[in-house]
Amino acid sequence: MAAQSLRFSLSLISPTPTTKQTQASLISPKPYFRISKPIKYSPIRSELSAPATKPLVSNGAVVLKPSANDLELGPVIEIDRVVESDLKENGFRGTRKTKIVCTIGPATCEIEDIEALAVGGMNVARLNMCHGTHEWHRSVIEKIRRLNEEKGFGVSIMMDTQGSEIHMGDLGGASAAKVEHGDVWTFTVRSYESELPERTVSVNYDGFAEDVYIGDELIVDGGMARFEVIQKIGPDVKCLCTDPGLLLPRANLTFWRDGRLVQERNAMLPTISAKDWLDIDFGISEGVDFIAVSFVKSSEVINHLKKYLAANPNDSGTYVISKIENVDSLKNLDTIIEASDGVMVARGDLGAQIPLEQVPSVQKKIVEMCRELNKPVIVASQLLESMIEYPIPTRAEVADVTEVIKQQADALMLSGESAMGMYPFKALSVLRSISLRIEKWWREENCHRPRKLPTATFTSPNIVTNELCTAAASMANKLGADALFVYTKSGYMASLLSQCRPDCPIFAFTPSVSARRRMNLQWGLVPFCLNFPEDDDSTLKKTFAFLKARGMIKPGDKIISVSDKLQSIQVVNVPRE
Ligand SMILES: Nc1ncnc2c1ncn2[C@@H]1O[C@H](COP(=O)(O)OP(=O)(O)O)[C@@H](O)[C@H]1O
Ligand SMILES: C=C(OP(=O)(O)O)C(=O)O
Ligand SMILES: [K+]
Ligand SMILES: [Mg+2]
Repeated sequence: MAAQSLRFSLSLISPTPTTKQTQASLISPKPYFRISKPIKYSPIRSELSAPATKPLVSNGAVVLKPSANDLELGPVIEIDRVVESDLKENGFRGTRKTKIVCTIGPATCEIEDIEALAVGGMNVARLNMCHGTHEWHRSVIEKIRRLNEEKGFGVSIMMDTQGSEIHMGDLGGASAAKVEHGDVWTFTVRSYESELPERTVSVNYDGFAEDVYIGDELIVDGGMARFEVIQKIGPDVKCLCTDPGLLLPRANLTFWRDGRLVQERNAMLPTISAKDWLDIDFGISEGVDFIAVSFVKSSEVINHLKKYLAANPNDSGTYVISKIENVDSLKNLDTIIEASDGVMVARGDLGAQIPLEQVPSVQKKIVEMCRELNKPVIVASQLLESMIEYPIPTRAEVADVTEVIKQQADALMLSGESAMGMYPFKALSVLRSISLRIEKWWREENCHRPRKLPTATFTSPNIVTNELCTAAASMANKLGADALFVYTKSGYMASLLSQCRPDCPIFAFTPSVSARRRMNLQWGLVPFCLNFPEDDDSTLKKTFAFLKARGMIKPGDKIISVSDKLQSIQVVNVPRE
């Protein structure tokens, strides 16, 4: 076992002022009002952000060809160009800690749209397999990879399965259908080759006509429209509209009896359907970084999928994210979270399965459990729903996003806002602005209070690593460090630092391209790809030299560096030389 020393290079600490830049201009109240599609990014043509030459490695991600200068410095570093410019402009404290996931859809699938999202701060692009063909998704993935390779972005990819929910068909090509109070519609399990008859929708679940009873309430998309079942004729179920609204293609359906969600044979549907397995194979072959599993009910399916991934020679450690959106999942939260690599609070469907007023407390509980168990957590759905149609959010939406950031969730997610809304880039900009402002407020508000640090118990040898990270994060806060550095192979040690939610950003250096991509979902991590040699001291020096040459750090900045290998904490001021 490696020596367990705490090596404090205290002689190097000097009271040099830290980087302090005002955030006022960055997070003025209305920066997003001015942003219109696509944001043109002023290119930083360093050899790092825009390689003129072919990349050295091109397995989906890239290690840029070193310049003569880099070769002298030793390591070759891959940095997200947007983070790099953020750091230069706003200083360490000004970098955003809360990550952003954007769903890509018809409104954002062109390369210039994806580029505008990347520039606007998208950390992870989500592909919802409920919609689109493999061909469509492959072309989006190719565009993201191309932008990452050619323009130096670091966007990761998340595939989200359809799952076995009950949903309507695609409305025979119509983009929506209006239903009026008193209308009678037919919900049928028949499949229509040609046009659908008037006021008819198909349902994807064969047992639908058997499962529903006369008098049941049928709720579309968690309440976008409501019907009462009035008649059953073989495969056709006649329903009377009781709440008018809009039917959207493939909208989700739930049915309720005596005020309770009905779980008949539909509860036996597999979490991962045959279609989902094919989509998962597609995701593995495309090398996606995360697979989000819809309608998870228990940990078994997650363990099964993780085994399936591990047995696949093409898998490079894809993270499995459990979506909590099913009423059964709430009974098994702890085992589901333990088994998963991350969690999504999928409030859309969750709100259709439990009373709406319970959603905020369930969200809070899941976010807290994930923090305790050190799993990244995404809060998703309807964050800025009104921005699908309008260029500014409602005050209530701003308050909701603020609450998520105060809960210190790892990531926020846009769904319809970025997939098919009118203002995807403005919506992203709103999330970014709120994150920056609330994170700053939170730091200032809490700087004198003792922080709650993780209490999860770890078994040896993790306990040493855990204690090191907790101590390093606490020191970083007390000493007002500018950044934490962590040299990590798998990303685990970086995740422990992130779990402590320190005031400063965590620069996580990893030799693994896939680990770097996965760190994109974790609070406060600034991932870098770096082939660090064995000797830790020289690695730190070389990292400093490299980052200084890029203008990302400057002499006097206080860095706290942690290394798993040496099991050490170093406090270092960036030297002049
Ligand atoms: N790949 C896609 N192709 C076409 N439309 C999409 C795609 N992804 C998302 N959308 C559209 O954006 C809407 C919001 O996305 P999302 O919330 O992910 O899906 P859903 O509404 O099915 O839960 C979808 O209802 C759909 O209209
Ligand atoms: C994120 C969710 O899942 P999907 O958009 O796939 O329905 C949700 O239900 O909130
Ligand atoms: K989905
Ligand atoms: Mg859902």
